[in-house]
Amino acid sequence: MKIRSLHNKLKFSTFKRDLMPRTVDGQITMEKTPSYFVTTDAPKRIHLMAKDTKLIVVVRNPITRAISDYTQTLSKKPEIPTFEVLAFKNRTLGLIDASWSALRIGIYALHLENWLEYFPLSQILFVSGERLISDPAGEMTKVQDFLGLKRIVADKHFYFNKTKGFPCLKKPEDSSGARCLGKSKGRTHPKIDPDVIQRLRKFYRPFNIMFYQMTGEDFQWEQEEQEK
Ligand SMILES: Nc1ncnc2c1ncn2[C@@H]1O[C@H](COP(=O)(O)OS(=O)(=O)O)[C@@H](OP(=O)(O)O)[C@H]1O
Repeated sequence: MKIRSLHNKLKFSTFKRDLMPRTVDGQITMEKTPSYFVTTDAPKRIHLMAKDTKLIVVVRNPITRAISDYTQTLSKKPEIPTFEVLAFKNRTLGLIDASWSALRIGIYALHLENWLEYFPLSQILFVSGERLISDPAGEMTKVQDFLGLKRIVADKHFYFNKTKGFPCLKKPEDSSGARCLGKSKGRTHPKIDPDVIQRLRKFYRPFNIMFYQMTGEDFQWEQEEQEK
């Protein structure tokens, strides 16, 4: 089975089947655009294009996700305000700014509701971002099963790279080196005020619980004592 990949190549306004690469029997075309999950029109349009599309969403603790998102923006625009400033509409009152995209994206239940109007849950796989780091092969098994692929990627293909602090792919027999994700993945996050983390835990808790109920899976974000 060959997988043809199309990485963020389609402008959403022109999302059409004829812009996808041609596949023959035994091939799957994949398209990766994280923002589709939070784009209001995406489910409707993708459903119109191909209602049997399988959807894979990697979700991680929304607080860590927000800090990761902020870290990425900070690397491009070092002059932006602190995370703590951006997170609140009114910090004295503890009023979270849910319209800040770094926080809004993590309200997974809200976005999923929109997708479930068009796609059954059986067509959506939620991959745990935490387990993708602690047990990449385990998560890849779920992905392969979900896509109806033979289980090829397994434990033996990964090793933990101490320098990177993340799992990487071992050197394939026909290639020159091991393969870690690039420098922009796995950045060190700034230390965030613990009170702000606490406030965010309270903010996300009901949405996380709603998300567990909708997906039938407990991602254990309530149990995590500390954010990275
Ligand atoms: N194996 C491996 N190596 C490196 N990084 C890993 C890996 N597995 C998961 N992650 C986590 O992926 C996070 C970056 O992915 P993104 O979703 O931000 O990527 S993207 O920009 O949307 O394409 C990145 O987030 P940050 O730690 O905030 O950089 C990582 O935590």
